[in-house]
Amino acid sequence: MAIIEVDSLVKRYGDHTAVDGVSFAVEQGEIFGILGPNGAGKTTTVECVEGLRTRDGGAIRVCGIDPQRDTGELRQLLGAQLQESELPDKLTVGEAMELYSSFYRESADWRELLDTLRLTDKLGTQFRRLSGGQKQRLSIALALIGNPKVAVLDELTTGLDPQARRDTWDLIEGIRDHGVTILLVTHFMEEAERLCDRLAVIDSGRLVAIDSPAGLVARVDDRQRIRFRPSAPLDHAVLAALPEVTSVARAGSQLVVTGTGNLLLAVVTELARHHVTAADLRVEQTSLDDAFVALTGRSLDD
Ligand SMILES: Nc1ncnc2c1ncn2[C@@H]1O[C@H](COP(=O)(O)OP(=O)(O)OP(=O)(O)O)[C@@H](O)[C@H]1O
Repeated sequence: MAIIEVDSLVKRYGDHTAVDGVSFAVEQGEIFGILGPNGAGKTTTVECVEGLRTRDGGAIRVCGIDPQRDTGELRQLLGAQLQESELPDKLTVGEAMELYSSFYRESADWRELLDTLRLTDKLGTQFRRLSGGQKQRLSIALALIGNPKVAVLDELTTGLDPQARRDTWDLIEGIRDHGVTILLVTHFMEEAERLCDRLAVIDSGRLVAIDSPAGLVARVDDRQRIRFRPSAPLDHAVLAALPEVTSVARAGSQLVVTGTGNLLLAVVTELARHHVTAADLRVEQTSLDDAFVALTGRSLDD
């Protein structure tokens, strides 16, 4: 059963159409990611789902509720991660939890939540004295305090170090295991690949594809990449002329050959014909990064 339904969503800021006809449905218990480069319209999309922005077209339902019409009811069902600036500096962790739990009919046991998020020893600490990772974990705790059916997490791990990022991913998986559906905005490939059951790839306000991370990769799977250091100088054109090869590029002392079919055999055979051997040869799998480039025509970092 779809718990979030977004149908042909349109949102404009003046002349600029930030979200242009985006549709997707999130099933109960899924971790559903929205992946795209800066300015793609990810935050605008989830803010419409959260009822924080008024859409200009299309329809949205969260547990059957129109976020624009029934904001009060939505608040009880949907937990949103706070922006850092939304908490007063001097509020302690315990005070924040107490205050936010009072907003909900059926709040979670916030002491247990702090325990899960490893914040119990910070109970009396003021918000301004928390580290980046602790602030992030507190914002997740506050998103979950109302026992939501759906949690919306925007740029969950931005600013965290790699270990804190991995810990947060474990935590999110644990939350999903408790039956919470998660809508996650990210521009980290690794996060999307590790955490999300399905992804909506958005670029310039438009939906490019929806699939599992593996499904997105499979769409471009026939592309392979081989890297090696040739033992002697070699004219690129020799390899580029092979029917299996789509491109040849130099990366330092290495050649990077992409192509399809039995690329490895074709390249190695051709090298042998020219009495060249391939040192440090590596065959690289297509990654979600590659799939993203193939689908959008650009890299997430552009
Ligand atoms: N309040 C606003 N007023 C005018 N334009 C806005 C506003 N909010 C966002 N935009 C523009 O709408 C587009 C989409 O922004 P949005 O924040 O939804 O993208 P995003 O994919 O979340 O990007 P990021 O990863 O950088 O947060 C951008 O071009 C942005 O500049």
